[in-house]
Amino acid sequence: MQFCSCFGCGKGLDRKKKVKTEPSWRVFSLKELHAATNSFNYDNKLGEGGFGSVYWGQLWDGSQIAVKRLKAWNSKEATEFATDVEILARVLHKNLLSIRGYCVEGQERLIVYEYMPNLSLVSHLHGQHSSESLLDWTRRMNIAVTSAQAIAYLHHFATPRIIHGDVRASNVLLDSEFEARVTDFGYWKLMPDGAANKTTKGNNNGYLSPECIESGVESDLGDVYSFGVLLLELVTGKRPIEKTNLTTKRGITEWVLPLVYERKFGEIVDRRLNGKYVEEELKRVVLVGLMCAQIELEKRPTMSEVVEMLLNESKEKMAQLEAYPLFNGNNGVEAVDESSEIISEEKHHQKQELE
Ligand SMILES: Nc1ncnc2c1ncn2[C@@H]1O[C@H](COP(=O)(O)OP(=O)(O)OP(=O)(O)O)[C@@H](O)[C@H]1O
Repeated sequence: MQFCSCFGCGKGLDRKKKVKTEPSWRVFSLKELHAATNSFNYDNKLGEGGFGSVYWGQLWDGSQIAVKRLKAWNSKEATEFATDVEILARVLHKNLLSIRGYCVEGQERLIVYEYMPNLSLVSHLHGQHSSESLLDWTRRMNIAVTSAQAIAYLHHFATPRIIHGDVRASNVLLDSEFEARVTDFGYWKLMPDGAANKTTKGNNNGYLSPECIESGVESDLGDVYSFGVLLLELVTGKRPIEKTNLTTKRGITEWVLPLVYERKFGEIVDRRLNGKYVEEELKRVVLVGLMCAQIELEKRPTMSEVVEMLLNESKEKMAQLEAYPLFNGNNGVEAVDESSEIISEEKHHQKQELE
């Protein structure tokens, strides 16, 4: 008897017969997840977000998992939750974090993911790994392209189409090769009514588009805006919003754009790279990031166009990009986000609410 050593090559199969594919996810029991995470031990905790806490775990077969234990899920029915996770689990792309399954028992709602050994982009830019400088230029470029591809897939190719709704550095995880694995997409689907507003839209984290802050409605172009901020954060190493003094804050686009007018790209790039970067690529990422983070949503590119621009190395394309009115002094001055104004307006509203 001979076996086909090439996995998935299809030799020896009757092509007319439909190949029954196993779902890539399964239902876990609470008991199994307790065993995997040492009963959700504090030492296993990887972090905490607006939706719940995430724990590292190991299954009986030795594979590593990350278990998100959701909070405030009482109003989401078990069957509805299971259906939603199953829909999200079917969205497969090499740069999206895979869902391995879920658990619904009593009030517990848990989602089981693949474990990402290099944790999140935010931990490398501003968190526990930031001093190790593991993100060299090649890795940063790769993260820019692979995360763009993942979001473009959600917008243009997934069935159903998915708006991410929370694009930011903590939702870009990194695999063993430091490629992006975008996570937390479509969470609004899993949220009981109103909870999404509390976690993502209640505060301006610097990633939210002006129209989303105003209306609370997420859109694909809102994702594009957030992705633009993320691109700038990736190459500058700065947070989306930074304090300039005790009372004022400044959005990343406001800081970058004047330097672009003067073509001072060397002052924009993250100093931790010690000058080791490819100038043309830096320009491309910065200009694409600013195009995405424009106030006027109809001027923003789609995510497919973003991928194309990031990958296009031609001199003509770069010249076209540089000639864009936004990057030439006064023409574009009002086109990018004036986040500090938004923040002060927000503060004003908050103050009024408190009064
Ligand atoms: N699959 C995973 N592999 C490794 N680490 C993970 C994984 N999922 C999450 N984490 C870690 O857990 C932390 C918390 O994740 P979580 O998604 O709950 O919150 P967040 O993304 O920081 O915030 P929010 O959920 O409000 O957007 C992340 O920053 C990341 O470091």
